[in-house]
Amino acid sequence: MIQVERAVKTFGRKKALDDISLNIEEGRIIGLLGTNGAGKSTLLKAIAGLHRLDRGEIRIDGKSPGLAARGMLTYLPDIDVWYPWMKLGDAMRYMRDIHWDWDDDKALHLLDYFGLKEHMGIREASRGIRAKMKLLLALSLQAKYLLLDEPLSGIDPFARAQIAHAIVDDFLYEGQTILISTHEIAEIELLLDDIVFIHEGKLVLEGHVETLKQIHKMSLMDILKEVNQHARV
Ligand SMILES: Nc1ncnc2c1ncn2[C@@H]1O[C@H](COP(=O)(O)OP(=O)(O)OP(=O)(O)O)[C@@H](O)[C@H]1O
Repeated sequence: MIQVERAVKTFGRKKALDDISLNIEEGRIIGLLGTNGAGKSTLLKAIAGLHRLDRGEIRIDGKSPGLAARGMLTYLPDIDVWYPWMKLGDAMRYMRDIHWDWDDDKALHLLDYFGLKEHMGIREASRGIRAKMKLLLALSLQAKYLLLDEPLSGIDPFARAQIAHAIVDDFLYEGQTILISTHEIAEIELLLDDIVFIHEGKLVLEGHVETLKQIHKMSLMDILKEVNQHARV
């Protein structure tokens, strides 16, 4: 389980995380939602051990983020930091060399599924193709917790839903947990077990998607629009 307790992270005078507490249960697919600048990436980075909190605590199966939790987590950043000078095949071999949990069969399956080729250069690839390359590299690891920061961004709308479904239906390991930040709510809504909605660093809504829809008697998108409007007042 990932436990976030009273997390505060500031950049200058900006509170990117403002006293956020939440628990992420194992085997769930959780949508991390919110408007631009809400704090989604900051939260993912803090869980991945790339940001140190000013206050509060994060525990991943009882361990602190960073070295202690390495191996349990895969973090896919929203920007390209994936070895741009390499060919995709080189990056795959490099990942296999440095990660004990690299899964060759899965990597080849994803290569085929995404229509990618090992000889493709990462730097030369279009944004959407690079997004698929990043996903291939991240999903080929068997880490228990997958933190995906806007993985569908840049991928054309025709492929987005298909890829989102593939991530969950075909490429997830039993019991794997995904925390996925996205603005493409419509495309991934059906995949999500739970949502966490943050606004200006504060947690404003969390819960099980189906339960929220039953309680509010409206679509997830309409619930989020309403919550967002209230949060802005
Ligand atoms: N390294 C940084 N230095 C200064 N400010 C930062 C830094 N990282 C994030 N911020 C600020 O913290 C706030 C939250 O940013 P964050 O990137 O977490 O939002 P987000 O929800 O991921 O946004 P988006 O949907 O636009 O990607 C923003 O106001 C942002 O400008």
